[in-house]
Amino acid sequence: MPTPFVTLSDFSALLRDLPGPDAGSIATARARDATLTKPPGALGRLEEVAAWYCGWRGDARARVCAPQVVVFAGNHGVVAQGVSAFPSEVTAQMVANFEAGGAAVNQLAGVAGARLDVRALDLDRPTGDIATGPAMSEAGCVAALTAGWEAVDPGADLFVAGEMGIGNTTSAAAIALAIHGGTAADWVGRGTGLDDAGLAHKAQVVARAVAANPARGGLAVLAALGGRELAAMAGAIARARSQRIPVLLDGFICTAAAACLEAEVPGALDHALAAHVSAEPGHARLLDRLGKAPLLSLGLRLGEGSGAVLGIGVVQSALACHSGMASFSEAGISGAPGPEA
Ligand SMILES: Cc1cc2ncn([C@H]3O[C@H](COP(=O)(O)O)[C@@H](O)[C@H]3O)c2cc1C
Ligand SMILES: O=C(O)c1cccnc1
Repeated sequence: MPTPFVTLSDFSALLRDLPGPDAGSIATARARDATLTKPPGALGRLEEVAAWYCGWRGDARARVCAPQVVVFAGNHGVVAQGVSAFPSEVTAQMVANFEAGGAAVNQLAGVAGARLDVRALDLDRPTGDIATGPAMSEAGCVAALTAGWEAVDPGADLFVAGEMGIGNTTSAAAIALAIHGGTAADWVGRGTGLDDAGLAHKAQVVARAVAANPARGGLAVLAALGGRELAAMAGAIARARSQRIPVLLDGFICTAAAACLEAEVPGALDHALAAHVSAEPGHARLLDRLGKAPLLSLGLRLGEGSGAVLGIGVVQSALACHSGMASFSEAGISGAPGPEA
C-alpha cells in the first residue's frame, strides 16, 4: 500500500485525522475493574493503564501479546561541532551490535518477549549541521517519516520506537528549545558523558542551532532540527496511532521526536504513555510540558528504546491483572458492604 503522504502538509493533515480511543471499551473496562478481587484502586496506576490500553484496542478485556520494538539509526552533521563524547562511527558500529544481538535493548526486548527490528537510515550521509542550517530538506524529512511509517507491523499490539545516533541529544535539545522555549541550558544534558566545559559548549551550539533555524510548527521543527532517526520515530508513532496500537515513549530523544507531533496537532500523542524518565535533565521538563507522568524512574540514560522496553512489562502486567483476575463472585469472596447495607 502506498504511504498516504508525500509532503509535510499531507502528513500534518493525516495527523489531524487519526482515530481516537473507544469510550465504550474504556467504560466496560472500568466496570470490570470494579468487580475484581482486590480493594478498589489497589492496583494504583496499573488500573488506569489497563483502561487506557483497552480503549485504544477497542477491547475491554485486552492483553498484550505482540509487542514490537524498532530501533532507528541516523547520523548527525552537528557532531562536527564537538557535542558528543563519542565519534559518529559508533552509530554504525552499534547498528551491527543490535543486529548481532549484543546491545542492552536486545537483552531487554528478549526479557519482554518483544520483536526487535533495526532500521539504519543513510548512515554514510549525515544530516546537515543544525548549528548553521537545516538538518533535512522537506523531502528528506518525508523520506524518514515514511521509513518509520513502514516499519510498524500492523499486527503489533504495543509499539516502542528506539534510536541510535551519536549527537542526537543535541538535536533533541534544539527541538525542545524551539517548541517549548526557555534557554538552551534548560534543555541540554551530558548525553554520552560530556564534562562541564563540553556541556557549556553544547548549550551554545543548541542556541545557535535554534537561531539558525527559525522554523516553527512541529513538523517544520522536526525537519530543521531533527535527524532521520527522530523523524522516523515520529512517523512510526503516527502509524501506530493509525492502527490503534498504543505506544510507549522512551527517553529524551524519543520524547523530543514525539513532541513534534504534539506541537503540530495537540492530542497526537494521546495513544502514547511515557514509559520512564531518563537522567538527561531535559527529559523530565519535556514530559512535564507534554503532561505525561512516567511509569518508571530508573536513572537510565541510554536511549535505544531501553526504558520503553522495560515499560512493556508494566503494561503487560496491568492487562494480565485486568483481563485475567477473578471477580468477587467468581472467587466466592465477600464484597465490601455497600452504603445501603
Ligand atoms: C556505545 C553507545 C551505545 C549507545 N546506545 C545508545 N546511545 C545513546 O547515545 C547517543 C546520544 O548521546 P550524544 O548526543 O551524547 O551522542 C545516541 O546514540 C543514544 O541512542 C549510545 C551511545 C554510545 C556511545
Ligand atoms: O534519554 C535518553 O534517551 C538518552 C540520554 C542520554 C543518551 N542517550 C539517550
